[in-house]
Amino acid sequence: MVEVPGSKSVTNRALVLAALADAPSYLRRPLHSRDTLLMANGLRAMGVVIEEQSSGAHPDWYVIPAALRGDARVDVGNAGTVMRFLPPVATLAEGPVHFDGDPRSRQRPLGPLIEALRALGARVDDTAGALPLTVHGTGSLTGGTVTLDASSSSQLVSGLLLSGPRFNLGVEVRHDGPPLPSLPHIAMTVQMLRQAGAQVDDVTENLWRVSPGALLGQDLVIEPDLSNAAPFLAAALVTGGRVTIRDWPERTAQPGDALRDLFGRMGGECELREDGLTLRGTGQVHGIDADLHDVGELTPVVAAVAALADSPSRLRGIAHLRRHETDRLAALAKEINGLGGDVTDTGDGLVIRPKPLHGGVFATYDDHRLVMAAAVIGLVVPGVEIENVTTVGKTLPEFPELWTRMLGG
Ligand SMILES: O=C(O)C1=C[C@@H](OP(=O)(O)O)[C@@H](O)[C@H](O)C1
Ligand SMILES: C=C(OP(=O)(O)O)C(=O)O
Repeated sequence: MVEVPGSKSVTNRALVLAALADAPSYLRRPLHSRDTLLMANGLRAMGVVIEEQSSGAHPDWYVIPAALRGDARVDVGNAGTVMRFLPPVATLAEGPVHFDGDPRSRQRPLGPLIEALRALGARVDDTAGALPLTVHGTGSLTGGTVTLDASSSSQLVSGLLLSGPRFNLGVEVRHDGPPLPSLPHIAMTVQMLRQAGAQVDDVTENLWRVSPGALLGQDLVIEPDLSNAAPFLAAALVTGGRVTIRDWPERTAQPGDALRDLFGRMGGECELREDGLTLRGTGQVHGIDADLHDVGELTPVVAAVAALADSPSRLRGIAHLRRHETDRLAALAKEINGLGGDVTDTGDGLVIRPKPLHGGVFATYDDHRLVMAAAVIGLVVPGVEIENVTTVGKTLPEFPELWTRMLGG
């Protein structure tokens, strides 16, 4: 039985919604990791009070909203959620809010959000459409209608929607461009906004309307992070073992729920029961042809399993992963090939032809999900060394302990 801590995506949305609410909120079992502490600290820098209410590795948070203020500095680290969700919040602060982060954060897509905020009435000083930037908050934002191309990241849309209820006119966001990735994450945004009392119209494809209005203080239990469950489920699949992920939700907007189907097609047997999701490896690991456009963050671990399969795989629809924590397509191809694999980066995804692998150092490029992918390969291939394991702390600091415990160590 593995207890995976709370979802990064749910925790960081819950923090933003709680900060913008008109009464305090309790967040139960939130994720405490680099990305969520950066979010909490960014909101604290703008005046929000976030208190720890219990002990342990993932204490509850009590969030007390406040009139948001500058002059503030927000370190976004390399957290996509922080760099896309907080600039819209900063338009509601009184005074300037400066944003910057890790060198990689300056290369990640932000331009369409900056332009959108300007179109909605904000003053933003940016650096060629990217970080570092300063939002000159005035305590309120006009809001209204805006069109942007968010094909580089769904978070550009989620960021505008999350603060939308607090804009004077609300917000109407239209996506115009190639297909949006990670649609379940936008559905998660809409669902959590509604749960917080916001009125959201999402009936038309690529169009969202959030009405102006107050957000409620809430008492929220954060679901386990299903994407972070991926390496544990993969471990059972590639070793012919068995693992249960505790408290797997019956219904969820998290993309990680797709693992039941993906790993089922790759040879695992999944059973969802009240106590959690159990995956039983059958001893067989099959290749897969899968469009991961909606669930891109699952790619590294799925690719690791695919490298150990009995037939080739094609992972498609994931060109946008080039601008994630690292260029994930290039990194996966290089590192798996470095162990003797045969992976081709197709531009739109990966073709993985399984070959006998050998040991070696697996570089992780400051990408938590590459650590997880390497750990899965290392279960089957002797002598795989993972470079900089601690980078997994972006979303799961206790990964090494959970992994060792699962293996009975
Ligand atoms: O909104 C979110 O919580 C996320 C959206 C996705 O981003 P992209 O749309 O940039 O892929 C996903 O990959 C990321 O891990 C989390
Ligand atoms: C893409 C990811 O993170 P971020 O929120 O920084 O975009 C991820 O966690 O796989």
